Amino acid sequence: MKKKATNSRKKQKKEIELPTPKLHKDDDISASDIDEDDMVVEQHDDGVDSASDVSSDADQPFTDDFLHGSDDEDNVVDDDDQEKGSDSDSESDGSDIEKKSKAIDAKKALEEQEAKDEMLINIKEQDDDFRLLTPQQLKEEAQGPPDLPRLQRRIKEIVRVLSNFKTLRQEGASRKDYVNQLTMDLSSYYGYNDYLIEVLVEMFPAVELVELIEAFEKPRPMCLRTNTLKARRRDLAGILLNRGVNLDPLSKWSKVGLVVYDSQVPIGATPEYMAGFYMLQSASSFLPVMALAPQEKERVVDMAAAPGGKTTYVAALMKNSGVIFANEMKEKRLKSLTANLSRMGVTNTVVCNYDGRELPKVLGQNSADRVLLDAPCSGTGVISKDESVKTSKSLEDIQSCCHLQKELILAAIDMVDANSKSGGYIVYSTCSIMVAENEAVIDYALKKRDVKLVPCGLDFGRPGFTNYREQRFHPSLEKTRRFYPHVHNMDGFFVAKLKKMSNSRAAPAPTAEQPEGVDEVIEPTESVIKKNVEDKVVHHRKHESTTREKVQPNNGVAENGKDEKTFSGKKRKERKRFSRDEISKSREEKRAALRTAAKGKSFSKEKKVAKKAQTTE
Ligand SMILES: C[S@@+](CC[C@H](N)C(=O)[O-])C[C@H]1O[C@@H](n2cnc3c(N)ncnc32)[C@H](O)[C@@H]1O
Repeated sequence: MKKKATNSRKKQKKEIELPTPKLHKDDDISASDIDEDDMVVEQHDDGVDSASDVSSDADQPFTDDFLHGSDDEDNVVDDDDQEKGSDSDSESDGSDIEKKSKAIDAKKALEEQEAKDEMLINIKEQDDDFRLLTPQQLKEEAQGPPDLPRLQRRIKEIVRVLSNFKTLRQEGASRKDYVNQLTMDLSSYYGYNDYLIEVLVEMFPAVELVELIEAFEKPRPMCLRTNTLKARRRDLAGILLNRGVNLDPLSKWSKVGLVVYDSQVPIGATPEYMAGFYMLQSASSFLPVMALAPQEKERVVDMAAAPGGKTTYVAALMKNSGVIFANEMKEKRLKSLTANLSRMGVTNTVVCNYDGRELPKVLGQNSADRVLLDAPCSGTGVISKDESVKTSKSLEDIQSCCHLQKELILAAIDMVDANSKSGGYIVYSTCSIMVAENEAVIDYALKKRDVKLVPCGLDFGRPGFTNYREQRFHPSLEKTRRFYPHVHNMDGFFVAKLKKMSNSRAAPAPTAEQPEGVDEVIEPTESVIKKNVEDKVVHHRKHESTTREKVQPNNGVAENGKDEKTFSGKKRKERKRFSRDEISKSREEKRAALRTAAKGKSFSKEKKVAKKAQTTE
């Protein structure tokens, strides 16, 4: 019988009789066992048996609170359902969970509204006669150290004016004057380089931009994903609650996620962590795997896998059946990948160490049911985790990222079998918010291969851009999803799901000219050094890769894998583009030259004939 979902967490602690995992006496695990970067733990296989005890303990009497309910992976939306735009995930939520979520949402909305109202009152109370600085004042200001409270006030004032420009504008000042001042102030106050702040200013309206930048200043909630190969969420939640971890279900869209508010124990060093009951994982990184919706017994490729957050989720959804090829180009990162696979009890995965662009040659074209490309990117969506992105990214960085991403996505498509009975899908994701790394890459793939965009099966997230400044993307780009910290309280993220329509490598119908800014790339098979790579697949073991070194001159690869400038350092000769006029002029010249040549020929022919005639005579 179901109880009401109003039990407090404290009450749950009392009521829940929780199984504790059996731990080996050597399982005196300390935080020092953990590789902090990837939350990797050296393998503690002892935990595996005890874990299966917990997961098989189906009859344990738990209270019927928000943690109750099936942890079955029915959150995975069937591809057919996705095509119809249905949402089996949210439909299958219990009504008690839904009520609670709604109440939380309503409370949150109320608090947000109150905060907004308060901000508006504060702004209104400020001087209504805000005036932009004169060039002289700006010069003087630039000579002193930055006056942060003043900058903050001015940012608020400019945002206020821009939100009601007609009424509040200063006479003679244009919108551009305000935007320019705002750009400068945001850059000084929050410490962004000119390039990045200008891109952000172009992407978002002023009010939203400030919300986004403010959200980047705060950490996102810590989340964990229950490893359903070993545990059930409600069991895990109970154990952790008893250890003094204050947590809640992540959200209605996930049946395996938990959000951690605070903890009396290091959450990456609990016995349950060591035993592989869960993965510490940002909420956003659940999404591409949910979109991929891998099915049991399939053949799946994870092209850029380390440290394995998504691979281990894929394996759990596949219930360790079928096969996953988990590829990682950076040899150093293989350690974290294999350690996580072992800790989480993943047994259906082959680890490989290639440049992802080589994979179609290694694993075979049209050989996979699904491919996940969680692409190396600029990391502009995860500024709250890595502040250095604010100052380290340049136009060149973004260009090199998107160049590599375009090569990788074609390789991803080439590996998928369009005739797969259960699949035929490619999911592309990045933790970047740049259009060049997201919509432009997908638009490029749509032009180069016979693929179409399908819904991601996620019932939230903003639609991707179909128009961005002068760029026009395929209208179906609205099926892609963007996630933002200020809107969704998760890292900035992008997810797209493609269905391969045929195994032909040709593009479908010829489309309009490549939009500006979308550069041509040589396709993977041509751009990647051809080499005998057959013997390079490894199963959970370290190994040498010579090919990669030759392919990757690599200018400053970041350890975190977010800013990999990995495509060949050799600059390809850029093809000069000619205007229509130039082309027709050159054609005209060619024709004229041919005519002259033809005339000359016939003239000399005539001469020859005449000469011959003379001789004959
Ligand atoms: C965003 S991270 C992947 C995170 C991973 N999917 C997870 O969920 O744990 C991108 C990864 O791509 C790897 N990488 C960079 N260039 C690559 C390439 N050309 N081929 C394959 N992997 C590459 C990086 O080393 C990095 O580990």
